[in-house]
Amino acid sequence: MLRPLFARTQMVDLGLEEKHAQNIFQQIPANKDGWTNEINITKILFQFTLDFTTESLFETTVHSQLSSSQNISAKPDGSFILQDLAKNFDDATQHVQRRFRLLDFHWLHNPRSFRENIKYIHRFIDLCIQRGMEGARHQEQPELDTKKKTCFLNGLLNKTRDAAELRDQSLNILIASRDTTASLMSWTFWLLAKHPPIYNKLRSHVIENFGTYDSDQANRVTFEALKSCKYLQFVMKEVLRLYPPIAINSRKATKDTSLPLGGGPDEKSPIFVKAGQDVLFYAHITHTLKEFWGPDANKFDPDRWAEYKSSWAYLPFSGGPRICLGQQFALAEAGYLITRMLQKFDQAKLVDPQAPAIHRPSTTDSPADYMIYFHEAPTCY
Ligand code: HEM
Repeated sequence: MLRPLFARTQMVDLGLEEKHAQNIFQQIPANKDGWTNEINITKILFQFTLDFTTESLFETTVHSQLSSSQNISAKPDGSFILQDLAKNFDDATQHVQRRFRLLDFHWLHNPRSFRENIKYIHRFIDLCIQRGMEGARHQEQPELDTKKKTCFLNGLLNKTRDAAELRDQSLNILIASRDTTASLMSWTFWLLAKHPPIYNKLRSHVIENFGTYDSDQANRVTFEALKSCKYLQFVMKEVLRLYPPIAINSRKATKDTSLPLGGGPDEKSPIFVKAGQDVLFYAHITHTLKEFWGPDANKFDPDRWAEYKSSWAYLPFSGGPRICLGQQFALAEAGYLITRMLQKFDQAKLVDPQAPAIHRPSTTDSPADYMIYFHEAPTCY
């Protein structure tokens, strides 16, 4: 049902993303010396993606970056303030992660707080759907405007009016899109701050391709231009290689079958998989195997992508029939924000540069909160 909605090449409304990017910049002003205060960038990026994703998918933003209100209320512009969605969403994903670990015994973990989180999230989704349906009733033409760049909910409403189906499909996209993209961006800034020469190199490509922040040329940062900025794409690919947001994935055999490798004493023979068996695969391990990536497999080196030939050793978006539908959406969203941040800030410094990567256990592999400073580029540069 979702696949046709992703068929348009340009689904991401970058104008809308700019609005939410400005909310980030408002939160992190520079001091007189050009440096910002220390910032919990992970938290900001997770709020940003929630705001942008909800508005992109449902035309309803939750203002988690700006609002301190805890209640749902209709605003004059028709948008909701539902700041607690972020907390409920984040808590729910922690519970889901615990349930994943229990596999067939997932039902053992079902605390009241989890059920409350779900209720809250359903309430939000149902409100979005209700608004979408009201909008649909006011449309004169039977078909909603699916040519608009961002109209997932409208697209869904064209396919079904079944409330449960609409809620499940809407939640499916929200879950698939939010934490994954936030993880990609969070790891990107962590790695860039750890590797100043790569930060500088990426920044010079950004300035060359899109101009400076002050030249007020946000509209130069188009979907096509982002795709053709090779070094930016290399950086994102390399981040996804070392820190794939979906680090572990699995499949269940529906019938007796075999995998081509993994059996026999040398593990080079086919291996039998019985119907009902789970097969787990670990992208973060495959992504750093020396046999595929060479002796420097663990090094953050975006330039390696200049030579790379596509293979099954790289699976951040999975592959085959269930490949991620939102890959282009994610790369455009992350590419846009990284570009705008690098236009504005010419340096980034971790508060604790020696700290190792600390992972936050959740449904995606994201970094635990880390603190960072940014330095605003002088206006003339
Ligand atoms: C960096 C960001 C992202 C990563 C790493 C990622 C990764 C993945 C992976 C690994 C899968 C396959 C899951 C499986 O094998 O069962 C998947 C599925 C999916 N993704 Fe993404 N994703 C990202 C962003 C997005 C975004 C932004 C959207 C939507 C706007 C999205 C929508 C979907 C959907 C709908 C599926 C299910 C496809 C199906 O079952 O046919 N993803 N994603």
